[in-house]
Amino acid sequence: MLFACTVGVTLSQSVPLVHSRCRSCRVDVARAQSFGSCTVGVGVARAQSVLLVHSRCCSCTVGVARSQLVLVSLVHSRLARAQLVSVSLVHSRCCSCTVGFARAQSVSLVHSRSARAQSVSVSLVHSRCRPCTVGAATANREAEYPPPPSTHTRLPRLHLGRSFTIHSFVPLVRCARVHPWFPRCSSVMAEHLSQSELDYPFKLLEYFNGFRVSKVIFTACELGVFDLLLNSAEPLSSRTVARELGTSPDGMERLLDALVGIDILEVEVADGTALYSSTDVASLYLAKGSAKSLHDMIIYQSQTIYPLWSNMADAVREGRNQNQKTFGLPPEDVFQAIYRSEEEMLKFMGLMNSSWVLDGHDVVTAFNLSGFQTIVDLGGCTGALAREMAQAYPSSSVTVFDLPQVVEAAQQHFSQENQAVAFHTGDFFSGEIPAADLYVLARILHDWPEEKCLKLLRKIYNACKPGGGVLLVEAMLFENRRGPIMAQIFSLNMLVQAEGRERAPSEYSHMLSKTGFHNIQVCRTGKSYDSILAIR
Ligand SMILES: C[S@@+](CC[C@H](N)C(=O)[O-])C[C@H]1O[C@@H](n2cnc3c(N)ncnc32)[C@H](O)[C@@H]1O
Repeated sequence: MLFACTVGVTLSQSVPLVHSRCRSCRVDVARAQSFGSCTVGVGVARAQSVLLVHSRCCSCTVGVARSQLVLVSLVHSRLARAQLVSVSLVHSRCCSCTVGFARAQSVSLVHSRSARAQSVSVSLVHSRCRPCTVGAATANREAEYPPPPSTHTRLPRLHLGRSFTIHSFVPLVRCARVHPWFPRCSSVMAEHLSQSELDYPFKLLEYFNGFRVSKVIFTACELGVFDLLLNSAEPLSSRTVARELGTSPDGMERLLDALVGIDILEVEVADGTALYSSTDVASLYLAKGSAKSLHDMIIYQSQTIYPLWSNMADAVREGRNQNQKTFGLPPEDVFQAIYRSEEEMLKFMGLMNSSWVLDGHDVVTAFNLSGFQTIVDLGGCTGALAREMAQAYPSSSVTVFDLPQVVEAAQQHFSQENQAVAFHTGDFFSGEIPAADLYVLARILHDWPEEKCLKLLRKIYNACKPGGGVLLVEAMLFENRRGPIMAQIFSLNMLVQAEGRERAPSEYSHMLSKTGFHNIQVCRTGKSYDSILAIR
């Protein structure tokens, strides 16, 4: 059954063709291709979208890949949209599906330029498809390797389509012998990638250019391209966009074309003029006014993280942050550097705020926290996560604890009507912390070296009543540190900007046990951030 599933091989043969055209064509050309080919099976239509996804897919989680599918599908044809949306749904329900095989193939195309890569993703989908008829591959895997971390079995809802990046590139044949949760996957993946790259280093070139792709999006955000297009009743020419935003027509045309190239915008040609419009994904995440806007995150990445990362080689060489070199501020006081001006503090707070648009609900509902009546979010910044808490647990009282200037700015710039959270000022290292049943530390421990983490956890332990707890929310590395790529990259960010690092669940468990906490449970959400709950 599994090999029947590699009917994808057939599809893959058309992929490179679609791909090579698609990279240099406009969307309407691509669309025609997809309509033309999709009678053979939806594969080609998908492939086309997939290819665009592919460039970013190699290092992302499957979840991201799925979103990208949807994104791409919106850029492409109506037909593709339906197919792709259904693919992503099927993919997430694959644990119990049978028809899912066929659809899984299209998921595989996300990663693929070759038959081998297609199989890879098919195996990815089925690697956790225990009840389905994948047969030997799954059985072998289970027989040969230890079960996944206990959290995976303890929290079955996390099985569903929430998987990690590494094994998505493991060839099917090898996958039958390799457990997707375990280390050797990445070496198998590396081997596979390097072999396929010998023909032509597509992936390497994409990686090299990754920063330019980021900068295309950053620039469009900074200039207000997405807001303009969202608010326009009709698609706009590059000349109109340039005039409205006060840029050069030539520069704007190149920028808009690049955004089309990465599927962030759509283009159609009318009377020989290219007219640009926003995709749904751009409108949802990149426009400033959207409820799910990541605009503030992008601005911070562009204006603060980007310059810091240009000193990454020194950070790696010296093993410490580059606040001195980048901003002329001492490396010892991380938050003095981050809050070096009111403007910078607000930008940082904007970044913090927008992350929880994506992950907030998942991390606060990773465990049932309704038994904790009083919750204090230590270093809770704007209160974005605290608001998610208050929404999920309406009978609990939720308080944000943070430095005085942060609380003041949070109340002034980030408060909401019917504010359901209270604020409390203080310093969690040098001062008292308020009494609570549950303490939240979201993206706090990753800022600090172990001794400071232990100091803070001890303080929490002492303030906490027996039966109370602490919830850690962090981007957690795999135990072998071979992924997820997002956590690996965040860890580099902690190196260049802070004093801490991203850690694996066992490192957090170790610190929690050392300070006296027990009953430690880990929940991987499959998105960027995960949760750990420990009880006093
Ligand atoms: C990386 S941010 C995380 C913010 C928030 N928890 C979130 O995940 O969005 C770290 C937070 O810790 C706060 N912080 C840093 N040092 C602190 C201290 N000594 N006492 C209280 N809060 C502190 C910062 O102001 C900031 O809001």
